[in-house]
Amino acid sequence: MTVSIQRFANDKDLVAYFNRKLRLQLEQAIAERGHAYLVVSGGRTPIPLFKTLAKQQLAWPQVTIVLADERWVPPSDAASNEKLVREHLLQEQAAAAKFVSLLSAEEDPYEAEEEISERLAQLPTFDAVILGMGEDGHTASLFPGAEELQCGLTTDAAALAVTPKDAPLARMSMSKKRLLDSRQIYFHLSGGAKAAVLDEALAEQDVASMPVRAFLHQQQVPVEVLLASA
Ligand SMILES: O=C(O)[C@H](O)[C@@H](O)[C@H](O)[C@H](O)COP(=O)(O)O
Repeated sequence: MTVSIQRFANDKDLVAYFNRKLRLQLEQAIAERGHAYLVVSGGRTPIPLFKTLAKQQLAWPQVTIVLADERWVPPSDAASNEKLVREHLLQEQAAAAKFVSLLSAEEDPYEAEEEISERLAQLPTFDAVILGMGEDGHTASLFPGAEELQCGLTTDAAALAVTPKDAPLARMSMSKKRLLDSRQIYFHLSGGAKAAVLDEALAEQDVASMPVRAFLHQQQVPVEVLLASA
């Protein structure tokens, strides 16, 4: 399956295109199956998309939003992806959407793996998974060099705890298997540095050095990369 790459002059144009596409896809899922399941990522890139999506007229009570990964901090912490989603996506029209948190009461994310995996295992095939990519080639919280990387790429469980070597905070991440249980995967990338990392990720196959390749080089789910130069 080939990866389709759409290039945009800037993130504003990208968001306009992506917003239309996602809205149609969510509407179609609701029409066909009664409910839509959308996986989003944290980080800085998705904020303008979240703000635009939040304004859309959609049957939001029939949409469930889940995070691809979460930093293991309270949802009030500035580093929390849940906080980001609550402040920018679950607003305006989209305030009516359902949200599935990747957090639990456990202090240690390793103690919470089973609970979060069970929570995620109850969700059906996702309609769309939106991933970001770090300049080290990580995606979700599947980080190069992390002790748990191999497990994240091979486990049947839906989630796992990860301690990145070179990034702050322990995380909870969906596994490769759970992320690929989707009808469509998107990468939302913004800025020149990401374009160079993408080229490198597409050029070779080694997943351990760039885990994002596990999603770019696979035959199971269509991938569309949306890339803004600025
Ligand atoms: O919690 C997170 O950090 C993520 O979900 C992560 O995988 C993110 O998507 C990339 O690191 C890109 O982040 P930026 O959008 O900030 O570049």
